[in-house]
Amino acid sequence: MQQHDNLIGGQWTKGNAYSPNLNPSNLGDTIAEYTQGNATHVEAAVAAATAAFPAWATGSIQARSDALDKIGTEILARREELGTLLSREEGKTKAEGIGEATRAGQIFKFFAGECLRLSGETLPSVRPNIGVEITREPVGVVGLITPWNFPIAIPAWKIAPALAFGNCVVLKPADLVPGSSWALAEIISRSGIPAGVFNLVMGRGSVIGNALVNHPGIHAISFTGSVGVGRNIAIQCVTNHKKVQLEMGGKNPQVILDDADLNQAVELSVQSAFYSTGQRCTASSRLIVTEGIYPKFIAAMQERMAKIKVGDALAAGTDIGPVSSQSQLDQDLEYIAIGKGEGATLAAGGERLKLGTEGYYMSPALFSESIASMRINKEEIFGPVASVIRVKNYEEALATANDTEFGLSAGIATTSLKYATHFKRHSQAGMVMVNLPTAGVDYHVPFGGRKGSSYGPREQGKYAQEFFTTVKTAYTQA
Ligand SMILES: NC(=O)C1=CN([C@@H]2O[C@H](COP(=O)(O)OP(=O)(O)OC[C@H]3O[C@@H](n4cnc5c(N)ncnc54)[C@H](O)[C@@H]3O)[C@@H](O)[C@H]2O)C=CC1
Ligand SMILES: O=Cc1ccc(S(=O)(=O)O)cc1
Repeated sequence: MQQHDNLIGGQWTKGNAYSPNLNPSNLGDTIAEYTQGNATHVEAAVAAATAAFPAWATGSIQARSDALDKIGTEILARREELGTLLSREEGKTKAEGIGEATRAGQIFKFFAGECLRLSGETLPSVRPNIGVEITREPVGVVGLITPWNFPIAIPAWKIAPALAFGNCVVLKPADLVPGSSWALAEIISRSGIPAGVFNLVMGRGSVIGNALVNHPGIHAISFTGSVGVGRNIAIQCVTNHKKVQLEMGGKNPQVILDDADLNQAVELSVQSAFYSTGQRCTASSRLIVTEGIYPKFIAAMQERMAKIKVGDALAAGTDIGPVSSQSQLDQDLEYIAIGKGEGATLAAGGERLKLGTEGYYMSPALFSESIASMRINKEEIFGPVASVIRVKNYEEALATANDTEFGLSAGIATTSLKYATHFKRHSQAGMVMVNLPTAGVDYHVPFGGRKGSSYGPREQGKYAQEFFTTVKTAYTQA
């Protein structure tokens, strides 16, 4: 069995023990073993990053750009292999895995360009003969804590801007899916980036993540994951004067109006709710449907869902792979029981499936006759489970869509320009989709939400510089 180590100061470094990385489609398949670091590794990684920072922060932006471009080129050239690895460790289909690896390569190439575009401002002073320059400088050593559902894209979209703007990095990936991050670290280690600029420390969140968040040498934390962990990280960061950026949960609404194209509405609802096994923060789990189209919509969804093939993530023809872990599967099935107990009708799926290999399979589930106040419509499930809420009209649909503690993405299916325009303006979400699934975002524009979904500056696109740089205002007397 292959064993993979942490990358600290340019050296591959063993932890205390190794942990197997299991394929959720086939628990008999161990991908490799990955080291479990401890607080000493965090200490060493922060020390290496701190030592590397002055030269990296003030060094050639051409060298930074070239290195990021080289990383992006290699990821794109190996997208099939990297996508297969991530599909094997996370459980999304091979096509989704390759798509995600492609996104990671594109992100590095985008930020290779952004290195060269960091600009400031020059303003006249209100006092005579004085000039004012506003520049952006790197924040310092940043800790990046990533979840299991996008094993390469989320690390990429935090690492690439961090490095592009002159920061040094300690990455702590999700312990469930260390393989893709390790492969990315290996590519970065050969990119020409100096030792210590990028460090990888794998291991448990409560050990590695907690040590990073509380380390005085870390200047900023960018986190994606659950609401509970994110909120605690924010409290610790604020207490210790660290910058913090959080991407957390969603309970994203998909509104379907009477005038929608039914086939399109069904297709985008299936995509939003069930693809990637519903394990996307942008997935839609609340389908809010006006009463005129409601019966046709339920019938068409049942017909469409009967054609969805659940299976081994790597097998040809699979539409939806397994749930990523036993604990996530338990959570999903518990919400099926909760929904039934609350009086919603299970209109399709929601069953544990036994297939040819031992994996965490379940059929995608649709609840009908659900009420907005039910727990299944309030709490993030993070699995292939969606519920339909019947509403009278657009006004009630909008109010229901916004009636959530979250605000990541929201969608509307309609042929009415009036309602589409109104929804774009009045949805309380960070990302709004018209006649598109709530999931499925570009890599070069801002990503993030409102209310309980996100905290701090946006990720992605040119907006990423807001978090990964700090502003300096300089006054010069002529
Ligand atoms: N919004 C999103 O993209 C995601 C949301 N989730 C939600 O979170 C639930 C639980 O999934 P988990 O993987 O357990 O999420 P999590 O929030 O526990 O883990 C996310 C990352 O934080 C790290 N972490 C855990 N405890 C930490 C601590 N005390 N200090 C610092 N870092 C820590 C983890 O090791 C991982 O790298 C899911 O069921 C889902 O509802 C999970 C993954 C992604
Ligand atoms: O966080 C990374 C991420 C989140 C969502 C998506 S998409 O909505 O499935 O495009 C992609 C990457």
